[in-house]
Amino acid sequence: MMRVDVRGVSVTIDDNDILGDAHLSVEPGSVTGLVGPNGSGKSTLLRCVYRALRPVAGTVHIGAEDVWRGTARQAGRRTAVVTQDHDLDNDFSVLETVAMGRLPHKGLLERDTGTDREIIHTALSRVDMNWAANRVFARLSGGERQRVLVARALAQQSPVLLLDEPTNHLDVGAQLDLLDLVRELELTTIAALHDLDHATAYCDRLVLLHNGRVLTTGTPEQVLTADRVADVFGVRSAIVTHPLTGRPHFVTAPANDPLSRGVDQQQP
Ligand SMILES: Nc1ncnc2c1ncn2[C@@H]1O[C@H](COP(=O)(O)OP(=O)(O)OP(=O)(O)O)[C@@H](O)[C@H]1O
Repeated sequence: MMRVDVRGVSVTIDDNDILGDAHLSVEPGSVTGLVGPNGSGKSTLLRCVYRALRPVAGTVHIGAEDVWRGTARQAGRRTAVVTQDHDLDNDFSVLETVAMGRLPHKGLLERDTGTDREIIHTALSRVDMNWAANRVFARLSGGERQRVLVARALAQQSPVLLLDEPTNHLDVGAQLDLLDLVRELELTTIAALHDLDHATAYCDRLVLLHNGRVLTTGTPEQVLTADRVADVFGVRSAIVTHPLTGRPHFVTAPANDPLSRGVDQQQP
């Protein structure tokens, strides 16, 4: 298990300050959610961690290693990534797509071993996609592709898992299955999430980004206070106890709700 430390990371593209002085520490084996409105810098911060974007200032450490001092291949052994950019301009099979997760562990042109094949099939089973092993990846549905990319990340067997909107395209059952799986893996995980209820229910800690800045970091209850959510997202919200599980959940309320029982107006 490895910790992730982002210290003072800034990103500037074409003279625009997209991310400013971001700090983030993720304890080994814990799940941190990046939340914030569209364009607040969640994907940009993740890209700095998975070495797709070089910050103009600051450092990213995975374990003791500075990711920008090592090679991309070394970074690939430490971090597995699931992003939204599905490369559909090829006819790789699902099996071949997941096999790419093994590449950071292998030499050039080294063939898959029996162990590799076992890891690949186990990864596909964990997302219920073994049935599609010989299908063409680009012709699957959006949700099926998303699950295959999670399998590819699992096959990589990296201690750190980075997820950019992992539940996008998934139906409600598949969303919860995926988030349950992420918790079960006990990897050091950073996930950009739009769904603030998922963020509340599944993350140990949240990082709230706004206009390229880390506004606050803490437990979901500490970060998603009703006032802060109103300021940043412009919506009314509350964290409530789920009647079935007793666990905290995030709910929104319409600004003008004709059916409202007016409970909130009675509160001081
Ligand atoms: N290559 C780029 N060139 C110019 N601007 C960029 C580039 N990449 C990102 N940006 C800008 O940086 C800002 C942050 O983008 P980013 O994708 O990190 O936001 P996000 O929080 O992930 O948004 P979303 O919730 O919409 O996915 C946005 O205003 C975006 O337009």
